[in-house]
Amino acid sequence: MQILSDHKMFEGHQRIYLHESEACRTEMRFGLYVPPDVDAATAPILIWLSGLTCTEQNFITKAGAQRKAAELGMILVAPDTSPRGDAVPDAPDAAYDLGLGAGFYVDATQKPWDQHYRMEHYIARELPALLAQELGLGSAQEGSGKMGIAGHSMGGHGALVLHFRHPDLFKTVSAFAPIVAPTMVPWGEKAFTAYLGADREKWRAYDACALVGTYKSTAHILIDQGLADDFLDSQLQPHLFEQACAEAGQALTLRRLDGYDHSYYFIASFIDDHLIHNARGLTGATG
Ligand SMILES: N[C@@H](CCC(=O)N[C@@H](CSC=O)C(=O)NCC(=O)O)C(=O)O
Repeated sequence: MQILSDHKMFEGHQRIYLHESEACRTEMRFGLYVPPDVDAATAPILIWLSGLTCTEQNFITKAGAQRKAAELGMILVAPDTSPRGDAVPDAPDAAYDLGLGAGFYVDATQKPWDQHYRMEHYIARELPALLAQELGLGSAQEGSGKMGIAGHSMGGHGALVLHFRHPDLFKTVSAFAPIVAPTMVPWGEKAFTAYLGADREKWRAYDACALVGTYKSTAHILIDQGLADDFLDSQLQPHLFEQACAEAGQALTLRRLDGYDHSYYFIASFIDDHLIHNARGLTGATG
């Protein structure tokens, strides 16, 4: 692993790492914020999954999460949203919602995507192993009970789905404006058709509304949704997840926030609440 950049921030360090990925068969980057004076072996970790068009940069430069992470002693990990590189296929028309920057946190089964687009394996297997073995971050080990996951939009979908599919790895979860029912909205239908094929039944394994109640979760889920979000009715539809959680007995707080849109201005406004929510579930900290 190589450190591409390292900046002191709130007495801790914001770094970008580059490494060869076995899961994605290409080089991958991730951001890592390490607060001051933390014990790497025991500090809680929050994995952040970004949305369409993002790289590892968006969250670390726009969300303003590091100040609260430094206060809480919480390590932040912000991976890229897809494999990249000359060998990695993109959408034929370079569309923003498929291919590069749009991995959807699934393991693709369809050609040509299946060679590199293995983002579930990357986020839930390879990255935690790297964090634990190469950087000594003990909480990245399955069963530690001290790693959570959060994200935005496509990344909110990823956070919910990977929490349900890996509850012993990601103990807590929260999301901003997540795509909660990808099998029923245009962004998800397009991506899942390409990555997973035409059989819609197979898509359900990556749909938070279908998974809630099927996979064991003891978490209390926090979702924030802006009411001035242009994608609210067409792509997000949080009421579907609210209904599914109610039917399944899944604890959920869904906050509908007046006037907020889909941007990182919205995320920056409430990111502290999400860090505190996850820290509380991981360590009992109250922020
Ligand atoms: N370019 C597209 C929309 C792209 C967009 O809004 N991306 C969001 C995530 S959307 C769901 O995953 C994002 O996080 N962008 C990066 C940022 O820094 O804001 C369009 O114009 O419709």
